[in-house]
Amino acid sequence: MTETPARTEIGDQAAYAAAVQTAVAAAAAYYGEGDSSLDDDAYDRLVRGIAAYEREHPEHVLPDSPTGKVAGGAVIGDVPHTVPMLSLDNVFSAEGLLNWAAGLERRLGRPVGVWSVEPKLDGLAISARYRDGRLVRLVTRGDGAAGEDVSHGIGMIVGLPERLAEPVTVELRGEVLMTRDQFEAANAARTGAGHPAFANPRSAAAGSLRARDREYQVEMTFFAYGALPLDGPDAGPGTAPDGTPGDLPALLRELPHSEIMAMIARWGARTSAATPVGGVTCTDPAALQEHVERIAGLRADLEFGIDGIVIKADRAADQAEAGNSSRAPRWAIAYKLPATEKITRLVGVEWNVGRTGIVAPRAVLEPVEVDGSVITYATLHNAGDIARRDLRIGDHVTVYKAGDVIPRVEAPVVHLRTGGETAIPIPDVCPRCGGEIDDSQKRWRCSQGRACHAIASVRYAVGRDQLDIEGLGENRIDQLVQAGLITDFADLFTLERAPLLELERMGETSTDNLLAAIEAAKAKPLNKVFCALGVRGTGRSMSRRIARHFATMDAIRAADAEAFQEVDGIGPEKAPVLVAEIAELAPLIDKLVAAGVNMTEPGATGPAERAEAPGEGDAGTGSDTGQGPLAGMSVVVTGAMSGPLADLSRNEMNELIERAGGRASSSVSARTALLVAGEKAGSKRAKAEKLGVEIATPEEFATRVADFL
Ligand SMILES: NC(=O)c1ccc[n+]([C@@H]2O[C@H](COP(=O)([O-])OP(=O)(O)OC[C@H]3O[C@@H](n4cnc5c(N)ncnc54)[C@H](O)[C@@H]3O)[C@@H](O)[C@H]2O)c1
Ligand SMILES: [Zn+2]
Repeated sequence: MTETPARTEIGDQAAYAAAVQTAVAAAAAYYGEGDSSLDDDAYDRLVRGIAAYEREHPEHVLPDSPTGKVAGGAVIGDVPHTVPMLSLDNVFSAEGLLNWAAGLERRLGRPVGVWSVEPKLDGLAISARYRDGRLVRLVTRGDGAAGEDVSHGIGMIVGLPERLAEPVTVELRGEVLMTRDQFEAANAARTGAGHPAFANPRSAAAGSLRARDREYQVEMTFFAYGALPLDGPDAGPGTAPDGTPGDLPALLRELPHSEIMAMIARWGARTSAATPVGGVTCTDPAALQEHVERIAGLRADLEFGIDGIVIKADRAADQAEAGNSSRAPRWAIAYKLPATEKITRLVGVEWNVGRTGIVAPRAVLEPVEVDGSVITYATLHNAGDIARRDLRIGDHVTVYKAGDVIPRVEAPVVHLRTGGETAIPIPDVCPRCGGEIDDSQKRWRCSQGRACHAIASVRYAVGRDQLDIEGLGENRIDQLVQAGLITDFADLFTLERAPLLELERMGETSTDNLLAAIEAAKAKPLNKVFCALGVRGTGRSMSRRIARHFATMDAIRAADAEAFQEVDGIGPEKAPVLVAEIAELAPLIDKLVAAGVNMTEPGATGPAERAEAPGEGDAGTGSDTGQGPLAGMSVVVTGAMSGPLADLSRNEMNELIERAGGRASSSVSARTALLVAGEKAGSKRAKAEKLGVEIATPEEFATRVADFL
């Protein structure tokens, strides 16, 4: 998060005029049917570009410009608001937040007594008008001065009761949104009725709220974030609710925001208090950031979207004195969080088979950065899901990711279709073993079940780069597995002649040739045997490196994650995965050992021998490359160093890398083994992520090269 977020560069007046037109059209779609062609990041970049151009060329400002207007000036309404429904100004960092708080206190000439912190719900603003406790009218925000009547939505919105617990006359303001479940249900109903899917929960809420006649039912959710006297700011007494002391309009003018929120909840309307991120108050602006981070940390687990955190001066007097600009209140600010949703293209679909035979599709995307990481793959649940959402190759799709959740494709952006999109190929046989697919359930399975894995893993093990056993073609392997003669490739080494001869198409000669080829494979070097195990992430060359480093299978099995990291190209993320997988393969390896398969690498000395004979190339000095924790690794450094490395210049970092046995390089490529990425790492980090290069923080890296610091 930076204080000056990216913006679209606008070079001249013509480009400016075009940008204004694009933004107005996008905002009209966004606040209207919800079907904008831009994702929020792209829209915000464009508007920031427009604003920057206008600062340079005030004489070119067009009246249509979205800057400084509620809803970008793109919507109008015919139901006037008694008090304008405004937008919020933004900050993007801890520093920005503190500056804003300090600015507000300067304006007031005193500290803000109490701050409230609450989630910024990602839906659309609504005014809900209650008279004597009955919900009588729903109005959208519109241009802030007047909105559109959407009272037909009454009854479809959870959290917005048709009758409150008290007979109050009041206007509730809040956000209407769809939870993840409501979104899925709405899309199922909508596509079921033959309409294109909504692209995301926000547009689904916007589109559903405005649609009058709909042949299917949808449900939405309301969260209140404020209350006003219904009959305007100067409404007198006479609307006092039973059970609430005094006169309600006066109370709403005098009570702090946090108490008004508690009162709304008591009346029975939903507030964020019903969620894990309910509003809190604090008195010290320095504590605000902690609350911001707490809410941001819970974001991925919420069942609804938030796009930021709203910080407000809690006290009515502070709010009244600070007042509003034409677009936003001065007593509140939105701390924006990075977008969790982007629009990108679906370039392909891969079908993978899990260990138990589940056949599942995976979307291949045009790489896109979402919430701080570059995404190229996303889950697509199953074939039925693809059909239901009518996804096509070449579609623009909305992709969602937050925190550690697995990225997923939400929906196609149907109005961006060009006609060149093509159907997603659906496999008719198992993509791993070629067996039949059992499609009787939602989740497809290979009819071979776990044998699918056996067939595929034996095929891999006897391949040319592994055990290279001639005479074991795919059909032969299938036959052996089907006949129950083998369940894994270790069983090959104990095959007997008689049962083989009973198999179809197995004569004496081919049987003897096969047995001889299998016998010969027992003498393969460790690197081939290890490669045959099919441990994830260990292809030919990695298997060679592991075998050379450890020299024996025993040493490999005894190695912990730390020991694995001494192997060129194995980092702190991969090492524990390797250890776990090798442990899981213990029964298979035991079988291989028992069958007499070679378990040593010719010519290699293991770590134990090296430790006993430290004479040649003592790692402690690390003077010659090829020794030390970074042996043979090409390492790139980017961003600001921190922790124990904070004071090192780039040059000193490079020297450190070389002392530890590595090669320092300035650009990330497929050959890069490690990227040390500090704060403010930019394009190098993105590139490394795209290439799957291992990334370490300065602190992690310092631990790794501690002996050389
Ligand atoms: N994709 C597009 O084409 C497109 C077009 C226009 C706008 N947008 C998006 O909409 C944003 C601007 O929209 P905006 O002007 O509605 O402002 P906003 O959504 O950034 O902030 C103001 C709104 O926040 C809402 N809100 C949520 N929680 C709140 C809380 N706790 N307290 C007070 N208000 C709360 C209210 O509805 C309020 O009107 C842009 O940043 C952009 O990302 C996207
Ligand atoms: Zn299969």
